Amino acid sequence: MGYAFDDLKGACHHDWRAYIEHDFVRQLGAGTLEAGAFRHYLKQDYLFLIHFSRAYALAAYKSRSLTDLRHAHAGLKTILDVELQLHIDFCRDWGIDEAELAALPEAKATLAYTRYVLDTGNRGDLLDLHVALAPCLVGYGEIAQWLAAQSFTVRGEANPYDAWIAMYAGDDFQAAMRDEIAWLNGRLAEVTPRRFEELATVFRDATRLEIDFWQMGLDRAD
Ligand SMILES: Cc1ncc(C[n+]2csc(CCO)c2C)c(N)n1
Repeated sequence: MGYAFDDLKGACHHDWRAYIEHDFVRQLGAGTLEAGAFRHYLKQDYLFLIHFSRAYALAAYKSRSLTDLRHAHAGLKTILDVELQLHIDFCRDWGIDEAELAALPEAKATLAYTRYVLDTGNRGDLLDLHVALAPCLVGYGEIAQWLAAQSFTVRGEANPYDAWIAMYAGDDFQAAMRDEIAWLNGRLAEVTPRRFEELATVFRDATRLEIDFWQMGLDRAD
């Protein structure tokens, strides 16, 4: 007994690296990603974020303490006020208006990932739900750190995706990531080996669905 967040990553090390170091991420960092691939990703991510907002609302519903309720509320607020706003601004700059976004059909990778998280939260408890959400929150924070350490990464105006990197590398986002890891460490310290195995499966599946989401962007798959 006595697990921590790093044990979840360790239990699916290969998938975790494939997610963090995906070609989509590398090309985005280098600024060489084709605009059409980013546009496709961004539009699907708009739909993704709407369902993820619902998942944070579910986390609020499943909360037993005021602390957990505030935690869920903060996550929901960040998505609505920061991330979704960046998507809407990016899309407007690229000639995609909000009406077009709202009418967009969901790609299979978007459907699979978002509904997986919602189903995991519905059938399980708050810890299951947070573990299903963790690859998203912690992964994007780690991707920003990883990109910062790569020699191929281009920052500033020379990279059309700089605003994306800046958001996830920013202090607010990095602090939210650390809070989430601290919350998970607190809960994971108390789980049995059997329960840990269940949670490791949830974490690995959500990580695999993140890999598929990057690939969907690269392939412009629907
Ligand atoms: C496919 C995909 N995965 C993760 C994120 C990042 N993200 C989505 S919600 C959230 C938590 C609250 O901000 C974070 C970090 C994304 N945008 N798209």
